[in-house]
Amino acid sequence: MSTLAKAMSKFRLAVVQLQVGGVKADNLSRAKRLVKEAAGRGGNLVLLPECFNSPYGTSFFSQYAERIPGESTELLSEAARENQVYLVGGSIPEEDGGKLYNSCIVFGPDGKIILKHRKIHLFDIDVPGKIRFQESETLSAGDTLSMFETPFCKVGVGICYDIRFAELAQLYSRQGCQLLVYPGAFNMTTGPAHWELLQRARLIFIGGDHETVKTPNFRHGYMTFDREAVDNQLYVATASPARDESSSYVAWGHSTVVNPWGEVISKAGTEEEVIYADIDLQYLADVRQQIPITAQRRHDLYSVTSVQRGNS
Ligand SMILES: NC(=O)CC(=O)C(=O)O
Repeated sequence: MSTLAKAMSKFRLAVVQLQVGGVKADNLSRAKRLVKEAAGRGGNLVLLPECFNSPYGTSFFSQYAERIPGESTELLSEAARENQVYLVGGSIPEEDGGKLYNSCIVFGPDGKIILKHRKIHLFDIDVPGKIRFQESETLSAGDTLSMFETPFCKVGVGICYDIRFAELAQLYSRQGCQLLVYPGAFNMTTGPAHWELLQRARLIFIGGDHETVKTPNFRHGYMTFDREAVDNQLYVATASPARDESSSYVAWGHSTVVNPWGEVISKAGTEEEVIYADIDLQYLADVRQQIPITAQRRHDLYSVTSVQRGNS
C-alpha cells in the first residue's frame, strides 16, 4: 500500500459527550471549546450529540428552533474552519416553512455545510410506566438518506431513533459507507436495554450486492470499495449528551465507538468528556475478507432496496 494510501487508511474520530443545559449560549460555547479540544488531540472528524444546543423534549423544540443557517450552525461552521475538522454537528431543532425538524448539519474543514440530515424516523414510543415520547407531536420527519465523502472514507448519517432501522444502515453500507455516525439521546429506559446492542448490531447484517471486497482501491484520493463489492461490516459511532438527572429527559450517556468486529473500542461514562477512536480502514477490509457475508448473501431470497432514486 502506498504511503498516501497508508496515511488515508487511518484517521482519528472524536466524540463529544456534551453537558447540555437550558441556556443555548452556554451549550454553544461549551461545544466550541470541546471541538477545539478534540482537534487539538488529533481528531479529524468530530461528532456532537443529538439536540446539543438545547434541552431534548417536545416542549422545547419550538422555543429553541432556528432556521439554517442560524446562530448554532454559524458557530459550528466557525469551529470546523478554525480547527480544520470534519464536524458532524449533532442535531438541533430546525424551523423551515412553518415546520420543525430534528436536523444534523455536517461541515467540512473549510467550514462549509456539506449536508443536512433531518431525522427520518421520529421518536414516538410509549413504554407504560417508563417513558412516553412523541416527537411527531411537534416535529416533521426528514425524507432523505445522508452520506458524505471524506479523504478517509464515506460516512453515513442518522439521528438517534434512525439507528433502530437496519434498512437505513444497509443502504448506507451498500452505497460504500465505512463509518456510520448517530448523534443520539437514549434515555434511562431504552439506554441500558438497547443503546450498545443496536450499535453493535448495525455492523453485521445482510447487504451488499455481489462478491466480497477483494482489496480496497483508491479513487480521487479516497479509499473506496467498488459499489458491487461493498460489504456491511463497518465502524459505528454514537454521541449522547452527558447525563443530567435534573433534566426532564435524562440521557443515558455512554457515547460509544464500535469496530467492524463488533468490539467496543471507545466508550464514555455519563459525564461530559471527549472520547477518541483511531479508525483503521485496512482493518475493516481485513474483517470483510475474513467473514465474507456479502458473498454468502442469499440474493435469490431477499434484497434491501430504497424507493428513493439513486439510493438503491
Ligand atoms: N431519542 C431517540 O430518538 C431514540 C431513543 O431514545 C430510543 O430509540 O430509545
